[in-house]
Amino acid sequence: MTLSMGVSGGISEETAGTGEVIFPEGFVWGTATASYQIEGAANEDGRGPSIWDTFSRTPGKVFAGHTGDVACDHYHRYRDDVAMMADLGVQAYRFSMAWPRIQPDGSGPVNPRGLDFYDRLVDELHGHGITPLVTLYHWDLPQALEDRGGWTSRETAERFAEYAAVAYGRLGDRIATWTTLNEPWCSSFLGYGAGVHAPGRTDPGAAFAAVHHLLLGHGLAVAELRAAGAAQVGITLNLAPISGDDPEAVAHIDGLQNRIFLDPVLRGEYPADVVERARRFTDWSFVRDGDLDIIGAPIDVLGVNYYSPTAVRLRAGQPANPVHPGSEGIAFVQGDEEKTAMGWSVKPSGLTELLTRVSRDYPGTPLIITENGAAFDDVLADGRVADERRIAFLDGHFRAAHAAIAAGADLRGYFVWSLMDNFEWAEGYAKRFGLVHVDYASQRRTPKDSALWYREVIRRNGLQA
Ligand SMILES: CO[C@H](O)c1c[n+]2c([nH]1)[C@H](O)[C@@H](O)[C@H](O)[C@H]2CO
Repeated sequence: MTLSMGVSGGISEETAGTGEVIFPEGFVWGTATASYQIEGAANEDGRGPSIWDTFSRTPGKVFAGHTGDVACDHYHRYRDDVAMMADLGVQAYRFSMAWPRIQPDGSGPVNPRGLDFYDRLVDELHGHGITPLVTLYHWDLPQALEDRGGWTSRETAERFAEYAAVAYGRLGDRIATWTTLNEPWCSSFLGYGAGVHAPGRTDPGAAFAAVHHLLLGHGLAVAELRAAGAAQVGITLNLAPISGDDPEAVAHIDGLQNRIFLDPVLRGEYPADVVERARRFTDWSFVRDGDLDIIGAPIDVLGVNYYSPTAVRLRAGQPANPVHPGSEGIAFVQGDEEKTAMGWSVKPSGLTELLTRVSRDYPGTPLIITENGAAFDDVLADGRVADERRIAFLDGHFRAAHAAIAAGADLRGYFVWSLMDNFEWAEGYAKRFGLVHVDYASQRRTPKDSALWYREVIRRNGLQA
């Protein structure tokens, strides 16, 4: 498989930025959140501690020592939040379940009050005609499992499958689409390799073991969900188009960012070049016979999270990026595109390139954009947030998604990240991704101009000229 080097022509910002576009009938428009980022109620109704409760309490790890203890207080305010989504015309809602709410120690006894919350939430969504799409794991691993090795341990993969079965047992009758993991790349390389996410370990060998056990957990959970009768199963991967002049550098980073997950899940094999490059850090002995068959079991939908492209170039003496093991001599370069408050390049054409690449190289699996959005320095003034930059960001990316559909991508839906401002991991509450502004002192929600604009996009199923 050869990697396309940068935008494959034809889709330029200008092309993606003009004219009316209407999406296919039945295209699903949604919003997305995650449990630790919005729920709060961290010590309520039997919830156990997660690695993010531990990590956010570790001095220096999270901006200003922010934690998810209260967050958006969604655990108590979910009815109003669902009503707000309904008012915005949101058709589907992607949320994650907190494993520590359902199994406080990550195994064994189930906490019925934890399941009760998701019961109430899902019934509220259905009551408003909003389709739930659940993520079983969005990074809040029960601390008790991390104490026994976390994702570096095969046991965690096995416990994850049991947890999936418990969750499905209570909610399978009302949730049609189950995605196992959100972004195993972040959980493994940020959490165990670079240490900038929970659990904060800095061991590349551990990161590769985590990659495998996260994927094994996915595969084992898919088997449990299939056996229980799940209608749709999938996984969400954060992917990016990788561009650069040096094919080896591009292949290295594409391998660690994209193919180390796409190939096992959609082809049932690890990419040989990645396996070889990683031998500096691991002997891959954690891979057992049959694992790849489990991991590569067919799925019904691939969730794609896209925010920004990656560009690399060779640079003599460049130290390795700790997030990408073995990347010595490879510099990550920023283009001159507009940047978001996260410092990420705004490049809608990267979404078109990504979706067409995945469709070409991994055909046959329907795609959903499970996350796309941006943080900007929003200002609430006189009860309004005039977030024109977010509107422009979303307009451009919606058009880019439409261009991918026109190029043949089987894209079924789009979930804007995020429904509301929330706990942005190591950035705490300093970065605002929401369509809805949250005043954390009062917990007042204020739909931003982008939310009102999105309501019209959903109503039209597309964009005006
Ligand atoms: C490089 O962006 C990643 O794909 C990514 C970005 N994001 C994510 N993954 C996570 O899935 C969300 O929990 C974050 O809140 C969100 C915004 O940072």
